[in-house]
Amino acid sequence: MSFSQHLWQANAPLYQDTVQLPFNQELAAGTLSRERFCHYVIQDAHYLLAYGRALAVTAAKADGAEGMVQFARAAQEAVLVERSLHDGFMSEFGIAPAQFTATPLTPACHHYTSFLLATAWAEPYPVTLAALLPCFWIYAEVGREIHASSAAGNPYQSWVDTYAGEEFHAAVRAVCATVDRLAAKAADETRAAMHTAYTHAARLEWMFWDSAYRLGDWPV
Ligand SMILES: Cc1ncc(CN)c(N)n1
Repeated sequence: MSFSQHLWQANAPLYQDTVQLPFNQELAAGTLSRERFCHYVIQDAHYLLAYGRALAVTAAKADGAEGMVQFARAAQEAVLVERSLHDGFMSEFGIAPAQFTATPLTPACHHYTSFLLATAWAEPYPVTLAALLPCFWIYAEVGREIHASSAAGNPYQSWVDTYAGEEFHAAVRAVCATVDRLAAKAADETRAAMHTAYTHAARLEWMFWDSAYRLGDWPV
């Protein structure tokens, strides 16, 4: 089994919990409230900026030209493609740019983006990539599962189609291949740190959706 498959297997129960979250179940059924989806879209638009920056730092850390291009492109996709999906929902649901800018990051979004940025700046390339892998992989798998059960006329279908789409899945396979290549030549200590980073990010994925469903905010 490849290193990335080991990462997936070690976190499989957490993935199952993630798919079963009310946010994702209702997203699939098309019954998720507009309020919850808008809350998510605003937070995710904040998230994507930090994620794009973390990918750009990762590109700068790459051990060769191929990785540099791979993650510089991924940064561009996060900012241009995924953010434009969100921009579409924002204009459809009447979220003005000023409302987006004025909405602060929730604790869940703040925690996740801070973790990714701190990891990208401070940790070695393989560990940084392991922290970023759930952002790709969990979304792709959730997208495919939701796509298989998505209700006809689902108002969130373009979200589902983006993450279930072949282009997104091809990016996941490419990141897994890079992770596997790096893990093959990494010391045991680095591989252990990769597992820890992956699990931490996978937990934060769960928290991000859970927070959106609960309309999470700062307690004080
Ligand atoms: C929180 C989160 N994680 C991952 C993705 C997919 N890039 C996303 N849009 N938002």
